[in-house]
Parts: sequence; C-alpha cells; structure tokens
Amino acid sequence: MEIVVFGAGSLGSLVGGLLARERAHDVTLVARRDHADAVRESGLRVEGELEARVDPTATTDGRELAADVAIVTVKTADTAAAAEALATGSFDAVLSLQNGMGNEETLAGALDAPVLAGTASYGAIRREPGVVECTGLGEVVVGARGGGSSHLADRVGRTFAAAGLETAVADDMPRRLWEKLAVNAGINPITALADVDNGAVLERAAIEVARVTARETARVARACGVDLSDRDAVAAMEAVATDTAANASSMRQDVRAERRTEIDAINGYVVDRADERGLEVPANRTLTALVRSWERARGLR
Ligand SMILES: NC(=O)C1=CN([C@@H]2O[C@H](COP(=O)(O)OP(=O)(O)OC[C@H]3O[C@@H](n4cnc5c(N)ncnc54)[C@H](OP(=O)(O)O)[C@@H]3O)[C@@H](O)[C@H]2O)C=CC1
Ligand SMILES: CC(C)(CO)C(=O)C(=O)O
Repeated sequence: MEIVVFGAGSLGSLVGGLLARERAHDVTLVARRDHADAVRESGLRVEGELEARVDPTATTDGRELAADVAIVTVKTADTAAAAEALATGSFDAVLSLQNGMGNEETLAGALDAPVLAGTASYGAIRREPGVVECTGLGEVVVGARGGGSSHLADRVGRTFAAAGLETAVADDMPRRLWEKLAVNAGINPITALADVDNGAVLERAAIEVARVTARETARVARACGVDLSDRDAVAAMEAVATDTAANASSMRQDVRAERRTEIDAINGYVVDRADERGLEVPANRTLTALVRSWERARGLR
C-alpha cells in the first residue's frame, strides 16, 4: 500500500516507521524540516519497546500527494490545516489516529475521500530528528466514523496488522471515541496541571476527580446517543492509567514544552456538548478553565 502519514511527530513517526518495516508498504512522512531532513539523510530509527531502522520517504510539503491512505497524526489544533493540504491530493481513504473529538468531522468537511475514525494506544515520543521512541505497546483501532462495517476500514486494518501493528477493526467507533475521550478527559488535564505521571491519577484525591470527569463524559456521550456507561468509562480510564502508569501524558508533555494543549478537543468538547444539552459537567468545566488559563497566561491562545 502507498501510505502518507500527515504530521510525523511522535505518533506518526512510530506508526509510519512500523508500517515501513521490511518495506512492507511505501510510506511517506509529512514532517517538519529537521525531522524530514534527518529521515532523508539517515533513515528513521524506532527505539524503546520496539526497534526498527527504516527508510520512508520524507517531505515537508503535504500538498498534492497521492496514496491509498493518508493517516492524520497532527495535534487537534492543526487538523483544519492538515485537511486543507490533504484536499489538494488524492487518497482512497483518510484515517485520523488523533485524540480528542471533532477531527473526523473537520477532515470530512474538507475532503472528498472517505474519512475513517481511529484510536491509538501506543505511546510515542519523538526524541530527536530521525529518532522516535516507542514508550508503550498498545493497539490501533479503526472503523467507520459513524459506526457499522466498512470495507475500507477492513482493508486498512489488514494493512496495519500485516505490518505487525496490534490492530482491531471495530463497528462501534462512536462509542470507542467517546470511551477514549473519557480516558483522556480523566487523565490528561490532571497529569498536566499536577505535573505527575499517569499512575498518580489513581492515588488519593486525584482518583475522585478523574472518576467524576470520566462519569460526566459518559453522561454527555449518552445524551449524544452513544451507549457508554459510567462504569465502562471509569473502568477504561483506570485501566489506561494503570497500563501507562509511568507515562507522561501528551497534555503534560505539551505543558512542559510550553505548547498549546488539546484541551479544547478533550474536556472542552465535553463542556460544549453538555452546554448544548443543558447538562452540568463541573469537573470538566473546571479542568478546561484551568488549562485554558495556563495557555492564556503564556500567550498560547
Ligand atoms: N504521542 C503519543 O503517544 C500519542 C498521541 N496521540 C494523539 O496523536 C496526535 C499527535 O500526537 P503527537 O504525535 O504526540 O504530536 P506531535 O506534536 O509529536 O506530532 C505532530 C507533528 O505534526 C507536525 N505538523 C503539524 N502540522 C504540520 C504540517 N502542516 N506539515 C508537517 N508537519 C506538521 C508537528 O510539528 P509542530 O510541532 O512544529 O507543529 C509535529 O511534529 C494527537 O492528537 C495526540 O493526542 C494518540 C495516542 C498516543
Ligand atoms: C492514553 C494516554 C493517556 C497515554 O498517556 C494518552 O492518550 C495521552 O497521553 O494523550
């Protein structure tokens, strides 16, 4: 398969690197200049939980590309710009592996190609130009963004699995996206604001905040017509906090690097959907306000 990875930073370099192993697929990374130059000069090194040395094509120009599938791995604030660039190209399918909500809608609004939904629970950090570390093994889940079966999702899922990525094809993507949202809503802002590893969310008072946040998210999901119980949302959040106990969440990494976070697409999304339906979500509202204050104070919004 010909595969474009748009936004090859941490996750995109890991997924693109794994797909390029043994030249299984023809992978093009769309990356920033330093990373693209390093990959062109010396290839891409995957280290950590998985190891590989691969030679994908690398470019800084995401316009007018063509491939079987484009995988979008930019941060949520960059999705609209990614969609605009991808709209100049030609793809059989476009797949978002981003966290947060609204990415698929943004992509679908700008693109003629069908847009698939996805989640990734692999952990990745781009350590230096040309080098990405896999900080945790996980799974990629792909499926039709509205739920149901999809031949395209089956094809993309088979491609990922054949390249050795742990992959599932799901017919309940709306529920899975809301469950992942509950996980990120519970873990990310707490770890970012308290500057702690994911495992600390399970301790003392933090766990109550994380549980309430996940429950509120599940209630809003149900109001949006998605069958996610409070119990499943809390269980998913606690399982991920346990499995990734030693990880620094992506929002904590953003705060440490003084970058704008994905709060708008995570807790902020829960607040917006709750407001539309007259629901109270005080934990999500408080966490959103705190992270936004931090961003505002640094001129990031
Ligand atoms: N990292 C992880 O372990 C996981 C991440 N995710 C999700 O995946 C998404 C990506 O996260 P992550 O990989 O950590 O983020 P990164 O910031 O590491 O990667 C995104 C990369 O895309 C680059 N980029 C943005 N726009 C363009 C463009 N137009 N052309 C070329 N490059 C571009 C960014 O550059 P710049 O920074 O200069 O803008 C950055 O290098 C997020 O939604 C995150 O929540 C999900 C699961 C795990
Ligand atoms: C699953 C989790 C919480 C892992 O750190 C994540 O998705 C993130 O950090 O954004």
